[in-house]
Amino acid sequence: MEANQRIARISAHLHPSNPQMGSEHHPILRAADCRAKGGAPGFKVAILGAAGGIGQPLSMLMKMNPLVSVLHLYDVVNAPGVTADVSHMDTGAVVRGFLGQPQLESALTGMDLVIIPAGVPRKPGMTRDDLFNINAGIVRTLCEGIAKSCPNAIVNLISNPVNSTVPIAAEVFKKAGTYDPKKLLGVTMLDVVRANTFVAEVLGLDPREVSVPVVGGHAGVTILPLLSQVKPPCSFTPEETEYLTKRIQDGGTEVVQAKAGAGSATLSMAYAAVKFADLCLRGLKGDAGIVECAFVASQVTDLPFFATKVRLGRGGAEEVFQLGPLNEYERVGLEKAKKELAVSIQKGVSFIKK
Ligand SMILES: NC(=O)C1=CN([C@@H]2O[C@H](COP(=O)(O)OP(=O)(O)OC[C@H]3O[C@@H](n4cnc5c(N)ncnc54)[C@H](O)[C@@H]3O)[C@@H](O)[C@H]2O)C=CC1
Ligand SMILES: O=C([O-])CC(=O)C(=O)O
Repeated sequence: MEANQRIARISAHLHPSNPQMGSEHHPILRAADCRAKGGAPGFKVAILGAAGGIGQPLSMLMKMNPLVSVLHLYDVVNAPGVTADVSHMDTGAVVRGFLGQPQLESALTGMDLVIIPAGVPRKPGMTRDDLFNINAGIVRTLCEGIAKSCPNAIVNLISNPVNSTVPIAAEVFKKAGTYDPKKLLGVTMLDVVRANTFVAEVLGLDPREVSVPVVGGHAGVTILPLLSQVKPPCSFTPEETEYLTKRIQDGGTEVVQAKAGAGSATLSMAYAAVKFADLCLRGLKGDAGIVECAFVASQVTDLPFFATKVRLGRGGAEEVFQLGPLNEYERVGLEKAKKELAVSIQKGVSFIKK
């Protein structure tokens, strides 16, 4: 094609007439498509809820990930703007935008990894469980789309309450006959990121040198940092243990209160989500020894889901590790976590089974 024809073709796409149209019709989304020469080896990743507080920085950071060759950005609002914006970054991934339910199938078809930060966030005074009524339905709809269009994809579920949305997703996939427990992972990486940061502060270390396993779930007392298993090996006074455990458990609330009605953690969450997604992609690529905590189907306790360290491989969470030795403080914490988790898991299961 002649250069002037190429320019004419591209500029013809750059005059949006109806920002609510999907990528087949929306000029900006088509413009992003036509930039998409792609061909680079890598994985196809979809972000559902890409225009949100987490979704936008997450989209930007995934566009920077060299393991991603195709990036699909889906939302029920503002997908065209975010897509146009992110698609101008001179990194390898091809970016395509998808707007609204009629576009969900195209957004998901062929994806290797689907990351879901769709749904409402907390305001001060709310618990994560207070989000259940709205987010449960959103997660159900999106997971029905995954079951239909990319049943083999790995799913990273961020939408709260994670302790219930992961069981919801599992039930949707079971109903559709596509459930692979290894491929459904609730993202608890932000708890690990916070734990590494807060523990490093107390120890006077660089957080990048610190590794704290955080087990259980992702809400209040279900978030259980195992401070007895911190690397590098160290010890804490009872006061330090109490301070660190509470701060890690209440990390989300700390941000919700500081944002004072403007939402919950978005930037640190996008960072954590990308860190976790990158580990999933490295596992998919066949890298050995990729281990991180996630909320998965589990036989580590008597609960059907539980967060512990898992080994990530081509099949997703290929191995779920045991808790390891706990001290008395952690054993007490574990019982509290299990009690609350049991209720949240059952609530999720009943939402689909009812
Ligand atoms: N797992 C974790 O560690 C964390 C989870 N979260 C959770 O992540 C979720 C998103 O948080 P934010 O990005 O701050 O919220 P937000 O309100 O800024 O963004 C949510 C996005 O989801 C979109 N959305 C709503 N319904 C949708 C649907 N049916 N399909 C596709 N997209 C849809 C909205 O249009 C919006 O763009 C919340 O539930 C929040 O509680 C937040 C921080 C940490
Ligand atoms: O606290 C919230 O609502 C958001 C969240 O899950 C977190 O920041 O850990």
